Amino acid sequence: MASSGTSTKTLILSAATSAAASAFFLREFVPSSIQDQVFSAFNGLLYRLSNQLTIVVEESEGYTPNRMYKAAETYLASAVVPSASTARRLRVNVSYDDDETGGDPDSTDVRSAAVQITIDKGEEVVDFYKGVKFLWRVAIRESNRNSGVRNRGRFRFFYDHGGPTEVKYYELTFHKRYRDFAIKSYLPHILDQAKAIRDEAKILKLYTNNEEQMWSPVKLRHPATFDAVAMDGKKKQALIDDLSRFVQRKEYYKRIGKAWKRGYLLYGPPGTGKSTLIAAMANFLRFDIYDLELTEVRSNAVLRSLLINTSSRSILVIEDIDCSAELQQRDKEKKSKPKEEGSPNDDESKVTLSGLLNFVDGLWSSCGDERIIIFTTNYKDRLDPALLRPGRMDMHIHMGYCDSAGFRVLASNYHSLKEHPLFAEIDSLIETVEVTPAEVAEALMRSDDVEIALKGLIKLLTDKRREADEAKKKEEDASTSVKQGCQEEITAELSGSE
Ligand SMILES: Nc1ncnc2c1ncn2[C@@H]1O[C@H](COP(=O)(O)OP(=O)(O)OP(=O)(O)O)[C@@H](O)[C@H]1O
Ligand SMILES: [Mg+2]
Repeated sequence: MASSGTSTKTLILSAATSAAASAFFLREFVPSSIQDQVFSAFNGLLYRLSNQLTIVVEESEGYTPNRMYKAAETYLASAVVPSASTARRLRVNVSYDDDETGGDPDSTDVRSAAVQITIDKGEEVVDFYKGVKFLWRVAIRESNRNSGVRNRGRFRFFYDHGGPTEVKYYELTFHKRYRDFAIKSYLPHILDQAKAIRDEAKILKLYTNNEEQMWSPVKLRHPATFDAVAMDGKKKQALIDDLSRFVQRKEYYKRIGKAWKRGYLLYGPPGTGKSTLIAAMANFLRFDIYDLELTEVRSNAVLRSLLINTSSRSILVIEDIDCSAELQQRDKEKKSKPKEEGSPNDDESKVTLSGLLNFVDGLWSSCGDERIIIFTTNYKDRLDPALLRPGRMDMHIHMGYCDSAGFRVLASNYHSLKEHPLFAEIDSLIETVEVTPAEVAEALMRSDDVEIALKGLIKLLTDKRREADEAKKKEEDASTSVKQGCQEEITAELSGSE
């Protein structure tokens, strides 16, 4: 009796102590072929005697992959395993789909984000969430049916070979008292974290419409971030806040029955960072970009098909809409010209900007989530007022000439420079001339030597200042000579009439 009491106590004690010890025991003393069965039986016994609860997360349920399994895999690989000290065997995987090598098997140019470290079969890792301990164990069991789903990149394969197969699963063990907390808080936390990790690691794509009137993608490698964009600080913060609010408002857009989309108009002279800002927005949101060359689109039917074939969580960009004067002209013609009897129906063949916006409203309210549309122009005043009216573009953002705050951002980007004795001279010059951030960036990039680069910029600003002064003087001279001419004419007329 006493001895059975002692053995029960031992088992309870074992259950309460880390299961890592039992895993160690199994690895050392039990043949690997039956380790899983023994571990499960052992766990079952412990479970009955202990205060622990285990949730099983299998790779797939029938033919359907289990999102929770994929999320746990991503979460553990990125957030838990790399810092876990208990696991003794780790697996490493670099996928050809995700790497930066373009599929070249010999390349070693692999981003660290593409390296996935996971725990091996039978290993365990501990994760603490809000002070609660969660133990993860990866396991494999044999299934009688050799069928299921395999994901290969974007493709999903169903297979059914007959005969037994291996089914991967995780066991998540924690104290019984945290049952609700685990289901309602910890598991959703893993789904959210996995999404954020995947978004971060995702290689963005830039799509452009080609001659075949279809989208062709390339990897978007633009490194722009909001930190690196030189623009008014308040405007930048307002834009970041607007984007952050937008992506969190799924329920709001659903409730008000509107398409979950947001429109931005970026305007300003060439070289002020409109395209750079778009790349920064894409990088911030982890959205792909669809760069639509509207003048290449043959008909409204093609436009519709292109728009349908953009994915959710993407940015549709139409650059230089002032250059699409033809498109605006078409808009005006359509409004003014009554249709002639028997004339071909132009509505279906011609693409217009307002037509595009109507499509976008109609299409995106019925399909797809989280769409952003951005128009850029060098001349806002040349745009049809209908395009600018409220509801069409939610935010108008002016990208202007470089000021001293903008210069600081660029100096930090290009030379990691926060302060320098030459800054005072640059500050006083830059506020009095029209210089674009692109021109400043180019001057700063001319030399790796900070002194030479800054002096080059001072020369550029001084030249611009002189040119502006000369132009002003010429203008003044011209108006003085006109005034003098008028004066002489008046005097001559007066003396003639005397
Ligand atoms: N505001 C800015 N912040 C940081 N870099 C900038 C900025 N503006 C311009 N640059 C630099 O100048 C280059 C050209 O800028 P960008 O193409 O973004 O200008 P743009 O406004 O789109 O010009 P365009 O009207 O001709 O299309 C960028 O690659 C970037 O290096
Ligand atoms: Mg541009």
